[in-house]
Amino acid sequence: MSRILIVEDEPVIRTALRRLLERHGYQVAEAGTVAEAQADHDLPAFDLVIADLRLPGAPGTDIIARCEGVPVLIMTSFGSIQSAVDSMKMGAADYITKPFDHDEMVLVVGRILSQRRLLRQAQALKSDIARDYPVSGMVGHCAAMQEVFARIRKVAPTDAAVLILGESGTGKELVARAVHELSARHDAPIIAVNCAAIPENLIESELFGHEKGAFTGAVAAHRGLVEAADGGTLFLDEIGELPAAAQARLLRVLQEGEIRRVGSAHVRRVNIRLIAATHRNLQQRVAEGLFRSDLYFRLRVMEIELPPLRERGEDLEELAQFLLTKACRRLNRPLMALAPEAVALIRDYAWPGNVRELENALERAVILSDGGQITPELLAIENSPRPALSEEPLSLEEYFRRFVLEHQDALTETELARRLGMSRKTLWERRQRLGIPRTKEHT
Ligand SMILES: Nc1ncnc2c1ncn2[C@@H]1O[C@H](COP(=O)(O)OP(=O)(O)OP(=O)(O)O)[C@@H](O)[C@H]1O
Repeated sequence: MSRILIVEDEPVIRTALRRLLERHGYQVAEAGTVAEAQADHDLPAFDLVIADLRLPGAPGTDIIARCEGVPVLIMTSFGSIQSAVDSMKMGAADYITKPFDHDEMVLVVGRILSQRRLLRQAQALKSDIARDYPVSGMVGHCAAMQEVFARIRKVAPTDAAVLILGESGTGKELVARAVHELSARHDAPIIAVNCAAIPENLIESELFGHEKGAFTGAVAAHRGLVEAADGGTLFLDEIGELPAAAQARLLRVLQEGEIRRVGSAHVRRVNIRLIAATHRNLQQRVAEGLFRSDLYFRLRVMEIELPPLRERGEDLEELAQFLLTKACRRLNRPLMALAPEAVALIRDYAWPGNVRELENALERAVILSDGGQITPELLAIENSPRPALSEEPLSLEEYFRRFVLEHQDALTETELARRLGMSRKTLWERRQRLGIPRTKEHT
């Protein structure tokens, strides 16, 4: 619902205008002067400000500079063309002469608000393009990816919170953007925030905003990213990293639709859809007391789990070809093909960094390539499968244990030793020391 502030000193006109706008579904606030508007309201939080030009104290146009881009509609007195022109020069979105016709006012307000929506959309689109996210370009035919697509389609039209799970680089942000694109909110912005990338002491004010003087260095009030996503979608990547205080504020946003800036006693209403993602086991973080269980239960209503790349079977080759074409286009190189040995290598490798790692390997190969083919050497990946990386870096022993347990049924002992870069004797000795006996006899 769009929020409009009326700044008008004549109570009769103010009330009439308020009723008119409320009848058309707008949420309306009032002030009698520019000073009052500034003291009592958070101007950038409105979608439109309608101000009378002639007010006690400062003129209505003085509010334009304080609105941080929120459009201002100026009401001028009948016949005063010069003041209308001056208002436009000062940055007003439009002007309307008093006494105004009700239909005309509703029309002008509707037009300014739809222009604002378009502008926000364009800004969101611009940042999308900058990040190069092909929202609808998701490759995936395997059963697990088909299940992912089915869930995206099912959950998108609802307003339910979504939790996306998957190893790093599996496409979690891409899924979040697809959910937003297929939702009723698609013409409002999606604001993507990586919780792990913001220092812990800044995250609350980045997300929820702060008031002037809320902490040292807070020289001006600041609107947080949650408010910026109002009407649209907030995508919190790596939500498992959110500190406890921010978790509590976020819960309030989800439960009550309310937000309180850091250092403020004032509560604002916000309407966001939350999509969260993590590569961590959130349930375990709840058990460890690091993540609030009530927030976890709200988030997990709808889960979408992305399979790691090594479990996507035939998709791997198609995805590699798709990403190769994308890299060639981006780098302005003629289209290239994958040599059969490169395809075999890609299939054999465990891709701990998933799609992003594959994308990077292909991009590097395109840059290095002189011909029209990507050979295994250009991919510069080890041609032995590896266990996936876990959250913590693996110790050598743990690496060894996982590798053996994962591959011992498929490989002979000789092959296993060769891939681990050791002799059969060393493999046997290490098995004994770590207590990983052989499951069956291999030659
Ligand atoms: N199914 C897919 N089809 C095509 N491209 C994909 C697919 N999945 C991921 N990608 C590409 O892989 C890259 C990584 O995807 P994305 O950033 O969505 O992963 P992520 O899981 O959010 O990563 P992280 O956990 O590191 O935040 C992006 O460039 C994305 O376009």
